[in-house]
Amino acid sequence: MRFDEVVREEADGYWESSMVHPFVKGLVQGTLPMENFKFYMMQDAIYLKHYSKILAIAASKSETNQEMAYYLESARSINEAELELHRTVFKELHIGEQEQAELIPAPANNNYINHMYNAVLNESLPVAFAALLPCPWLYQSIGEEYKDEKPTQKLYRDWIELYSSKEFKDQLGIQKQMLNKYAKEHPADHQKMKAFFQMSAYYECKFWDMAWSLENWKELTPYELA
Ligand SMILES: Cc1ncc(CN)c(N)n1
Repeated sequence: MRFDEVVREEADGYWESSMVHPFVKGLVQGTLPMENFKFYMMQDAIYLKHYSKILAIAASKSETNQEMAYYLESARSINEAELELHRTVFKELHIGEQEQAELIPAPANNNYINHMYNAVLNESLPVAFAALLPCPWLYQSIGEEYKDEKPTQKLYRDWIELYSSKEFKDQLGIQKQMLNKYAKEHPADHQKMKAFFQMSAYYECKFWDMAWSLENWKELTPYELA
């Protein structure tokens, strides 16, 4: 089996959990309350802003021109293509710049962002790359799985369209090849690459939970004193 197939198979549980998550199901079937979608998109804009910055850090650590070109282009395309959807949603939902600027990351988002900064700042580039990969890969899987769903809410249809697009699929093909190249050239990094990929796949599941429960920093689980 190729390295990308191995890491993906090991993450089967997380993939399945995301695929049937009530947030994802609600989005593709059109039953998701707009409040949850708005919350998700606002949190996601924070996430993608940091994801883009992390790609720029990866570019600065690159050893080859090809690597550097990849990271810089990815950072640019997240900012211009993917975040364009978010800007459209914010306009539609009348979310102003002030509201966006004041928002802080919810706990699950914060954990995921910190995990990726840790990977790019403290680990090798192959490990950081593995940590960054579930993000496009999982969403491409969801887009592929639900591409024929046509929720009546246009914003939800746009979301499915973005992640089931040919460009997204082609880009993922390049990313899998890069993962396999890193794995071939850095056998000593295999365990960590797998572990960081799994952690990110876990955080992807937590991101859906966060948007489904409108997670915040105030409410803790109310355990009773024995
Ligand atoms: C949390 C998260 N993960 C993945 C994606 C897809 N790039 C996203 N927009 N947001």
